Amino acid sequence: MENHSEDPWQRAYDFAVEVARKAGEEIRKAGESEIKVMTKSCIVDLVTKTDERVEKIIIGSLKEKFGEGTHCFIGEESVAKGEPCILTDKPTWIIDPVDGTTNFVHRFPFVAVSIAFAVNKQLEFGVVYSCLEDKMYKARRGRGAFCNDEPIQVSDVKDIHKSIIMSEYGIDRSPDKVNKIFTTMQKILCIPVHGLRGSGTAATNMCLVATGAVEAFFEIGIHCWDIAAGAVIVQEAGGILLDVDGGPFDLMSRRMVCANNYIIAKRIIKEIDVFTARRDGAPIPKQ
Ligand SMILES: O=P(O)(O)OC[C@@]1(O)O[C@H](CO)[C@@H](O)[C@@H]1O
Ligand SMILES: [Mg+2]
Repeated sequence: MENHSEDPWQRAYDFAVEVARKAGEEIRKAGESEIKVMTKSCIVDLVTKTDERVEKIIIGSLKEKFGEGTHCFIGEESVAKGEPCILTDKPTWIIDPVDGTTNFVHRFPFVAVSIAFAVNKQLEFGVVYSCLEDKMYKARRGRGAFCNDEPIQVSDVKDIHKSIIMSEYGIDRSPDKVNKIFTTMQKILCIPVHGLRGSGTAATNMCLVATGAVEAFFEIGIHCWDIAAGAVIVQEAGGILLDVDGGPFDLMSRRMVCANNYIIAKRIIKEIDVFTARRDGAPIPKQ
């Protein structure tokens, strides 16, 4: 018999994997029909009925299983509709139903479901289902990281010249931000590194760090739902997380470097042109 007092979150972890798989099936099916595209904060911030429906399915399933009121939820589409994005000490699910909506809309083949769970603000587990590749990444704090049930491990490369680095461009197209992003990319490319990549989904990028396919991923502008699950997976695969200025990682700060080791992370951080991003949960100033 399961002893829930010693191992309180195993049931939740197993259920998160089940729910992520179901969500991924919904996304795959939806991609076979016409996709109606809507926008959120600006014309390149895309959303579809599938994002909204899949988030409802995930949160609905979790509420049914664990009871309303005991657990809290931070979901990308719920926050977009005005729900708070505040991480408290209560058991909290952090969900991106479709990480890579732009990819989904264009049928670019990297789309992930990201589900994480935190208690006392500490991430307990994370599940990323890269649903078009049918790859189920998962990790629980202290218990290792897996892809389709096989253990995964970050790369052992320490020489930046032998690395592949990932990043994304984000949705802020103001020339000064884009300039900073491209300046950083140029500096990193010219270190030189073997390559610069971006899959279009932060969750998938982090899983690629965790498998050792790339050495690092960094971005300013990501949200907690893009990276919470990936954060556990990278750490459990032996990797590390830092702020883009080299300080400690803060899930709600919208800034992150994740890497296979500190040597690679610190070398990249030297080249990052840091800019500010409003923290997740911070009040949006009135226009
Ligand atoms: O909106 P979505 O599809 O869930 O998020 C996709 C995404 O572009 O947003 C982040 C912030 O730019 C990226 O890192 C991530 O890949
Ligand atoms: Mg999303």
